[in-house]
Amino acid sequence: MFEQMKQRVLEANLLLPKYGLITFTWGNVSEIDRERKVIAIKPSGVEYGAMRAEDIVICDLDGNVIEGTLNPSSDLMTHVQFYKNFPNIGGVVHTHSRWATSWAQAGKDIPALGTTQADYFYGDIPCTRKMTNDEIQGAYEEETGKVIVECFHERNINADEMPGVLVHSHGPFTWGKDGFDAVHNAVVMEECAMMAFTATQLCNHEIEPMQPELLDKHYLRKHGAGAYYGQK
Ligand SMILES: O=C(CO)[C@@H](O)[C@H](O)COP(=O)(O)O
Repeated sequence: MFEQMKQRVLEANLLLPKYGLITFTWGNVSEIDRERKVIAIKPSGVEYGAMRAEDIVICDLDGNVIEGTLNPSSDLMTHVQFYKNFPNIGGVVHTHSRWATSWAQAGKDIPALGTTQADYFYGDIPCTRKMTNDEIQGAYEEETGKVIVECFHERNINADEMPGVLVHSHGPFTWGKDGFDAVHNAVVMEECAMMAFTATQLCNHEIEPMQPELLDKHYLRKHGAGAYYGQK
């Protein structure tokens, strides 16, 4: 019943090691089928080299397992929060990719310093606040998703124009039209994280923000940015 969806999500997950975004099992990709009201997500703790389509776990929109013999990713409830609050997204990625995670550990937004970032993220990539001890001790993954949604609401950031976030002291999450688009945004974020760090170092931390005209969303549409990188 969900074979094609499981195959897609397997292939999207296998792009994480392909693009060097993960070490061991430190990451996960999911997709949602809003018509069938199900989420397909990577199984928890499974090595990517051993992962098979039948290992992909199917859950309902509240995170209850519908089909699968393995446990869903430990980040499932964070993915669920994204799908519930960002109605236009079709796929979510979480990694511990080293450059983006370094900015998350520093608690800093990744500044928009060039068109590489502006082509996909309409500005600085936000880092959330630190989570409270109660949030950490509670339903951590669900609370993580709520902190991200709170960050976007409080900072008036449109998730359709900013397909990524850093969770303070944790790491990056990205999203997109589907799992493949979300993986593409995860790769772009990691590249931008490295370039922003390097550019800032080159300028002895006195770097100027990029020209706002280059951040104008119409620029994105003129230069092919936001192109669809998923599978048709
Ligand atoms: O962030 C974390 C753990 O801190 C998780 O994302 C793991 O890195 C991957 O967990 P699974 O998806 O294998 O459950």
